[in-house]
Amino acid sequence: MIFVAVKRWGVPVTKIDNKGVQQIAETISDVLLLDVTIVDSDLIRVAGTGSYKNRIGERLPPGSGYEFSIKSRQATTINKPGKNQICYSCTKKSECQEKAHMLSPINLNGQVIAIIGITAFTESQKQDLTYAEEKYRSFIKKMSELLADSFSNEQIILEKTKAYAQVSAIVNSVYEGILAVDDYNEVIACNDAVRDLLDIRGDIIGQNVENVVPELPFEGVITTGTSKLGHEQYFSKVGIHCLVNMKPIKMNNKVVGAVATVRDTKEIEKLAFRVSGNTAGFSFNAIISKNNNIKELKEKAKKVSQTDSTVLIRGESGTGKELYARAIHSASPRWKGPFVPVHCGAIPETLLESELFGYESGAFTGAKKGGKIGKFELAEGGTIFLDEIGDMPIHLQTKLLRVMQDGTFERIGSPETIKIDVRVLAATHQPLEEFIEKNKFRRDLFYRLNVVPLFIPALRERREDISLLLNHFLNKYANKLKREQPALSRELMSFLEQYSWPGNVRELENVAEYFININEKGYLDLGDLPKNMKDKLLETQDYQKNVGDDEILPLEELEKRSFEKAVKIYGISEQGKQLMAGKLGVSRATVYRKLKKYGLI
Ligand SMILES: Nc1ncnc2c1ncn2[C@@H]1O[C@H](COP(=O)(O)OP(=O)(O)OP(=O)(O)O)[C@@H](O)[C@H]1O
Repeated sequence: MIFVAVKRWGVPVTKIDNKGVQQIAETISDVLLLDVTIVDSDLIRVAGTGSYKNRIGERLPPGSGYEFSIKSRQATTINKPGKNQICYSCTKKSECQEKAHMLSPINLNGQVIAIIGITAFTESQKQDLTYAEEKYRSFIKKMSELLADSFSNEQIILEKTKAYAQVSAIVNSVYEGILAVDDYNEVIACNDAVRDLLDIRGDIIGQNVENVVPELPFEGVITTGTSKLGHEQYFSKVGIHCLVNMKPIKMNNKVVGAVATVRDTKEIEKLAFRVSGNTAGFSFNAIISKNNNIKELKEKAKKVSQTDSTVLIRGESGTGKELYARAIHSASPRWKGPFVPVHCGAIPETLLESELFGYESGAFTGAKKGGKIGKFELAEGGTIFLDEIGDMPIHLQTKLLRVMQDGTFERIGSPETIKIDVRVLAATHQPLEEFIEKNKFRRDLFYRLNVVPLFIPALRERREDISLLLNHFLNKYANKLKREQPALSRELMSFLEQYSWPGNVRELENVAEYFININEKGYLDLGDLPKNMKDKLLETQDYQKNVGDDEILPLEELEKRSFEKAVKIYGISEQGKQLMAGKLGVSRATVYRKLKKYGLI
């Protein structure tokens, strides 16, 4: 190589490669029988013959004839160097031994990149030079041009090599598999990712793609010149499904090849899961309550969120178990990772294992070619929330216990052990302790899950939250549905506060949404209750009597009414009085006294 291109302060300059240039200098010297010096544009001697050979690497003095030639870009003959006008500002002019120089610039792309100089050291050499000046000049000019040409060719090759190296580095740094072919379907590029993904071995550059990766359907892309995007392709050698995008490579509107990007669909699934909002999305602030037990529970959950311990959240359906799980994940150091909820009870037993752990191609009849990634793998780096854990079949409990103990499992149909980093949160409304006695739940798994138990009380056990939550949800749905928030009558509010809320907060939320939907007059009363609740209201016949402060009776009056009813039911025989005493929780003597007091005997 004769030169190398380097960048100085970001500007490309041509640097002479000494070895190749020295050979040329010696050839010129052999032909002309004169000493030769070649200096680069920085005035550094990069080649030299005769006495100059030992001085390669020296910088020529500023103001010398060589500098003049570089600046003027002209061929120059200098007689009597040192004394010549050109050498006027040369710092070493007094030491000059030479009799004459003939200098010729080497121009490349309008830039002087070097100077070839031939030197006469003796008077006879000087005479020869002067005598045949034109011939010498023409010779070294030709040599300069030859050198410039060869520099130029090498520069093109070098630039191509450099560009190729840059493109290869870029292509290999990409996570996606990339494979390109020319218009003869021969492979022209193939990165490391595609090699790993499709298990391509050896050098395949120049080979017909159909012989190496027959499943890549380049044909249509090359013949039609149109892209094929989002194509799902099964690669039998490695047994995986990939998403393939193919684009034609065009030059002057002619298709000269095609490039394909290839990605494992399982990886895309993981990525999509991560970026499509599969974060928990709720913080502890979303848990609304003024109940002291709930406040303590939230504090406990906040503390446990900072660790990786397993939490078993217990409570009736709709109490907010998933909400707590999401808040724990959001407050945990794993918050950037995915939150993957799995409703064990909602997935048929036969599918639950593949849903949780995934499967390999051909693992069972009906298994998707290429297999499927399980929820545990999707939760990598994050949290899996196993809701209704009590519904998990016993054989899966064993597999789950292993994942929880050492973080390993195998996909169905695969011998390969997968290691994962996932935090497990579980929830149930079922009596797991009873399940253990009935051998429906593994005791060891229960202890493993129950490291930190959180019990969420039912809504009826914290009635002070009813009006707070109702208000919150009325407001939420009024905003969401862009409707007015209605006022609720005292009777309606009173009923709602006494209602048993079997569906807990979820039921209350649904009722609030219902109210916003049906509200027309800006005011809701008992008659506006949803049907199931209205039925409940009618069932409790005495209900109406118990509402309204005008209906609150003095205790004495209540007592009198109780005795009147009891007399109607049991009569006033001795046996009747006996039963009455048991029912009213008083002695027989008291029964006798009260009956007399109220004039009932
Ligand atoms: N304290 C609370 N504050 C605000 N919203 C709540 C509260 N508790 C529950 N919710 C809301 O109630 C609804 C039901 O909660 P969630 O789904 O977490 O209950 P769950 O106990 O997991 O139910 P299931 O056992 O049926 O799966 C959700 O919309 C949730 O946001």
